[in-house]
Amino acid sequence: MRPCISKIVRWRHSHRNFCSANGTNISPILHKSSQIDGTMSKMYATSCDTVLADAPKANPVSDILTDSFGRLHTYLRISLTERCNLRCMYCMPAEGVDLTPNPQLLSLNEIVRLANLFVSSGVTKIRLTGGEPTIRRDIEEICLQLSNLSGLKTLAMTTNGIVLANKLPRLRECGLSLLNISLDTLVPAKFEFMTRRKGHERVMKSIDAAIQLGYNPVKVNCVVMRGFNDDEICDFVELTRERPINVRFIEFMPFDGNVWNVKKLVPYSEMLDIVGKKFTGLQRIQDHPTETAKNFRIDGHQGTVSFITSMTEHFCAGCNRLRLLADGNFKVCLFGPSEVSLKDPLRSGVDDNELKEIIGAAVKRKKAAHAGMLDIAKTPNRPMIHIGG
Ligand SMILES: Nc1nc2c(ncn2[C@@H]2O[C@H](COP(=O)(O)OP(=O)(O)OP(=O)(O)O)[C@@H](O)[C@H]2O)c(=O)[nH]1
Ligand SMILES: C[S@@+](CC[C@H](N)C(=O)[O-])C[C@H]1O[C@@H](n2cnc3c(N)ncnc32)[C@H](O)[C@@H]1O
Ligand code: SF4
Ligand code: SF4
Repeated sequence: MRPCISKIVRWRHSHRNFCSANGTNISPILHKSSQIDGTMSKMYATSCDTVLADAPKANPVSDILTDSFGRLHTYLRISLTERCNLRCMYCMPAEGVDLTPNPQLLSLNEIVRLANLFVSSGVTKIRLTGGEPTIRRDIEEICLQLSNLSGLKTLAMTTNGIVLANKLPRLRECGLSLLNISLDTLVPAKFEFMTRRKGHERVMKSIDAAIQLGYNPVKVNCVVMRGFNDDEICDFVELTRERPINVRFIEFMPFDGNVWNVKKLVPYSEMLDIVGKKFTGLQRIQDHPTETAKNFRIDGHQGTVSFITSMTEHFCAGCNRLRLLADGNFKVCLFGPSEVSLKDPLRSGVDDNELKEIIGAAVKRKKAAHAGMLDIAKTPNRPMIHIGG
């Protein structure tokens, strides 16, 4: 029998993600702290006083999640759907994408079974992505069941924020502990041009709702494209002055159908220069080796600013990420074209050990780094909307 939802939520409130004193979500702090010093059972200073972290221990990282370069893969990104309520030019090809028929997509139970297999093998962080994860009808149940997997410390989501604000209180109750919201422009007309849909105000509302609910930091993902939004970099940085947000400028990456061109890429060095010239007291923060972002604080700002430099300064040496796609394919590198189905063997009735063998073999084939942006641009991959970032 499935456990009663309200019981699980009560347990989570008192034991894992929330400061019982005032309901503040502390799990981002716990997660960051645990990544940095590797311990959970110690005192952490938080905005709601000092809290004893008693989150369950992570499972040891098994050999199947260790690649031939010794990288431990403790972070699984799960794409929940290939559908989206936006049509961002850098992600969704103008002609749309072929959608996998529904029966061929992973069901809730299949997602949970596979996720459990990864978590029991050492994964401690799951990020839900898509397409747009919030449009999946069973999103709350997915969050609830995943957040209760024994050994999982962080359940995160990357979303476009269009329908997030109303759903967020419930998603938080269901264990969603970290939130990244994508927003590429502060100008509504440009938003409509870039996403081929309306909705700027709704995204802003979702960012505010996330701050109000205590997500800290709320990460705001901004893909920078020359001639489109590179003139807004300082306006985005300005948002961090009074808000506990982490604005992350992302280098534009090539995927099938997104008409990538090196001239549209604004390199990290150029973006850093723009920020450094306008804002005094820009200081690099020590990043964890598995971080995708190069992080900075600015004197007097509540929030922080980061750069995701996949193209000009990749961070593959510290890679700890694996990907499960909505159609059940397993992908060991964002830019690696090879994929292996986990859904087919799962549906043919294999046991967990056989699935682990397939996963382990794919992880062992993972390359040391991506091939470089010009080669990536020429190599067939999927459209980004199928992969989920
Ligand atoms: N090259 C590369 N880019 C990545 C990887 N993971 C995420 N990104 C890119 O980073 C950008 C932000 O992605 P998010 O979905 O917010 O995830 P994240 O950066 O891993 O977020 P955190 O878990 O908060 O570190 C997107 O453009 C992703 O495609 C990765 O493993 N390799
Ligand atoms: C594919 S989206 C899926 C999740 C959700 N729909 C969203 O937009 O946040 C995940 C992240 O990938 C980023 N992204 C998509 N296409 C990209 C590209 N070509 N280069 C860099 N980042 C990209 C998006 O901005 C978003 O932050
Ligand atoms: S970036 Fe996200 S919101 Fe935009 S089209 Fe891709 S999946 Fe949809
Ligand atoms: S490009 Fe591949 S190897 Fe490099 S960080 Fe991303 S997923 Fe990892």
